[in-house]
Amino acid sequence: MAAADPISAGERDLAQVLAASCAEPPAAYLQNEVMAGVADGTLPVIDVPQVDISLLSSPCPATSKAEAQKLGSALSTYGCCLAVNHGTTSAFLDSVRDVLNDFYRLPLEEKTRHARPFGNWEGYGFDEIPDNYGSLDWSDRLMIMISPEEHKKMQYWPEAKPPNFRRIVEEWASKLEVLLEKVLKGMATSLDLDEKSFVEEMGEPRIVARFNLYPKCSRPDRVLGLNSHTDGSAVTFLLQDKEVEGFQLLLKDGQWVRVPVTPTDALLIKMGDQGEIISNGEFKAPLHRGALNTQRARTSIAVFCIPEAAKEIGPAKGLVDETRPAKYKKITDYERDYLQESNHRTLIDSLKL
Ligand SMILES: O=C(O)CCC(=O)C(=O)O
Ligand SMILES: [Fe+2]
Repeated sequence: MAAADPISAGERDLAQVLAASCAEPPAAYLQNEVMAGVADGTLPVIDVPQVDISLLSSPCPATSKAEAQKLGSALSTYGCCLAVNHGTTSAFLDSVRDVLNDFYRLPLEEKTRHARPFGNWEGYGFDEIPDNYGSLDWSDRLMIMISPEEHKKMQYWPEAKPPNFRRIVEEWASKLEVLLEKVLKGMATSLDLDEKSFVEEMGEPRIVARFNLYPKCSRPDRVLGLNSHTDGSAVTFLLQDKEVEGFQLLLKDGQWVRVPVTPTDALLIKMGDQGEIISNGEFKAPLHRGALNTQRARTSIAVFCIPEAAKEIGPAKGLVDETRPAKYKKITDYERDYLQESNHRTLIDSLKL
C-alpha cells in the first residue's frame, strides 16, 4: 500500500520541462543500470501474428474455428496478436488519437481539473507509487472507467475541452464491448470450450482506458516510459502511436523484443493476468514495457477489460479435470489487489498452485 505520494505534481512538471530541455532526468527516474538495447534499436523486432476478427464469426464453421486457432496460438506463444477487421475504422481510431493529443495539449490547469485524488486510480496524473517501487515511469496518464455506464465517474472525463472527448470515447467504448465479446468467444473456441464460457466467467466486464503520453527523454538508455509489468486485466486492447515505436515485450525464451508501430487500423490484443488464470495458463500474460527516445513524444491508449468485481475468477471449468489440474487459485476482484502491488509478477505468482 502506498503511504504517501513521494513525488509531487510540481516535480512531475519538472520532469517534462527537463525533457523539453534535454537535461538529465531526476535520479528517481533512473534505472539502476544502462539498459543495453532498450533504446538503441538493437533489440530484435517481432512480427506479431494477425487475426482477422471478422472471420471469428464467419458463417462457415471451419473458417471461424481456424481463425480462433490462430488467435489461441498467438496468445499462447506471444501473449498478444494484432487484430484487423475489428469493427472500427482507421478514421475513427484517428479521432480517438486526436482527442488524446488535444487533451495533452491543454494547459496543466485544465488537465488537473480531472486530477486523480490521492488514494484513487482514476483521473489525470501519474500513478500512485507503491512502497519498494523501482524507478519512476516517464509518463503522463489519464485513466478512466469507460464501461459499464453505472461505474463511470464523469468528473474525471474531460468535458468541454477537448470538445469531442466524451462523444468519441463513449462511441469507442460501445465498439470495444462488442469486440471484447468476439475475442472472448474466439479464445474459448480455440480451447474447445463452449464459445460463451469466458464471457460467462467474466460477468459484466469493467472497461478501463488509460491514455498514455511519454515525453521525449534525454536518457532513454536509463529511463523507461513504463516499467516492465503484466496487465491485471483479462484482455487488453492497445492502440499504439502511428509513428513512434516504444512497446516492447518479453518472449518466453527471455528475449526482449520490439513491437513495430501498428498499421493504422490494427489494434494489439494482449493477455492480462486474469486471461492467463481463466485459461489455466494456456494463454500467457506477457511482461511488457514502454521505451523512450530522445526525439519525439509517444502516445498509446491501453484499454483494460476486467471481470466483474464480484465474480470469482479461476481456471474455466472445462479446462480442469483429473489429467489437467487447476494451476491457479481462485480470486475475487484481482484488480483491487493488483493496483496495490508494486511487483505485479508477485501477485499472479502467489496464485500459482
Ligand atoms: O504504451 C504502451 O505501449 C504500453 C502501455 C501499457 O502497457 C499500459 O498502459 O499498461
Ligand atoms: Fe500494460
